[in-house]
Amino acid sequence: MIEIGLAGKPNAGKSTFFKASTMADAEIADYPFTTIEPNVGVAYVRVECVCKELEVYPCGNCVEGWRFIPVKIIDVAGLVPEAHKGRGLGNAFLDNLRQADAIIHVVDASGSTDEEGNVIEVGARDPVEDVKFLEEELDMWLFGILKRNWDKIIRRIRMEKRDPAKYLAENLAGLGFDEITIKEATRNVDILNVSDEDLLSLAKKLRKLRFKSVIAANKADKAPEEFINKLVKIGAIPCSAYYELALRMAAKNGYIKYLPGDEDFEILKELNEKQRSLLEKIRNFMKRFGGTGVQKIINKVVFEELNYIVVYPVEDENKFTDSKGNVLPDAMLVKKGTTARELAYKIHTEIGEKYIYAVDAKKKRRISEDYELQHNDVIKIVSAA
Ligand SMILES: Nc1nc2c(ncn2[C@@H]2O[C@H](COP(=O)(O)OP(=O)(O)OP(=O)(O)O)[C@@H](O)[C@H]2O)c(=O)[nH]1
Repeated sequence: MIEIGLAGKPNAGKSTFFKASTMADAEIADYPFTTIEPNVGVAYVRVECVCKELEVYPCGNCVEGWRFIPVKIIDVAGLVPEAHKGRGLGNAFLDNLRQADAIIHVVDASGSTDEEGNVIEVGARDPVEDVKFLEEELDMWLFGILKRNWDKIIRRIRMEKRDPAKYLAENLAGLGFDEITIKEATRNVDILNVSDEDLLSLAKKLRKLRFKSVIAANKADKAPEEFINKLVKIGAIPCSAYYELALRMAAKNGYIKYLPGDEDFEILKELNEKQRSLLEKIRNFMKRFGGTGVQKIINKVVFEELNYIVVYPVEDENKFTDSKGNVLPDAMLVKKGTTARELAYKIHTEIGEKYIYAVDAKKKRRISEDYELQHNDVIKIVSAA
């Protein structure tokens, strides 16, 4: 499953974002509060289910035409300045990120927390500084790792006459680097002759390639417009994790009808004055930003930063079902560029090994094993398994 790390300084709203994004209604997930470990939970990307296009709506596996597909969310320990030197929970913070495919950087867009996370008055801290600060911490962390191991790595490359990029990739595999990334980052770098300055710039390149990230301009509900605009300019998405959490709780308790990612909600029950006034504020926020922003952020990470698409494996290419008659039983997230054969392996190693051919169920046509899957493809794999 895709793993997304939530990073940010203390008090930026990570825990609120985590709670909001992992709190799912019975309609969406099999069980509510899909928390795996205290800081690991399941959130969902939201996509239009292909069942409408195939005229088999409702398929029984989507909610009103929306598919919610699980991704893992890791609430990473709060980041404080100089985490790379082990300050605060620095090591835990950086270790948590090793396993993440991408990062959601939760920033306090209201500027009401200082660099250590202490509460200050709204607008007193420029949130763009926080964006730079996370990047710098990551750079220094990677730089530290490179620097500590560099001499040894160089000696080995020389002694064993190894391919430098390949050897480096093997050494950095624990941080999630692969050879392609290392090759790209070290293009035009003479690995055997680098200064500290070169190492730092290599660390920066590695960070950019390895840690795809989306900035969540959180607390947008009380943020000065100027800060929101500044953050949007550098690609951030305004959000209110607090409002999303309130909506999900209200929906769970039957007060409103709301699906994560909706741009509005419907009131179902009598509300008291306090509830009505909060929901009124939330509605105004949603009108202004097209929702609370939380779902948009998760979708952006998966589809724009990590370049995933959705495909639907089926066993019956005419009814779009599995062997038990379930219509479109699975929606799978796969990387753009995944081939039909690779999909077979992803479904099951044995299905991949004993692959015979694949069928595009929409066009009822055989496809070659190296056909690159497209978003919303419905695929039947025929295998001797
Ligand atoms: N107005 C507003 N407040 C928020 C929002 N998100 C979080 N908060 C508040 O900000 C404070 C900090 O939120 P947390 O979610 O605990 O922050 P955190 O980043 O997890 O903090 P640490 O656990 O210390 O790392 C709490 O009082 C939240 O209620 C938001 O979207 N809008």
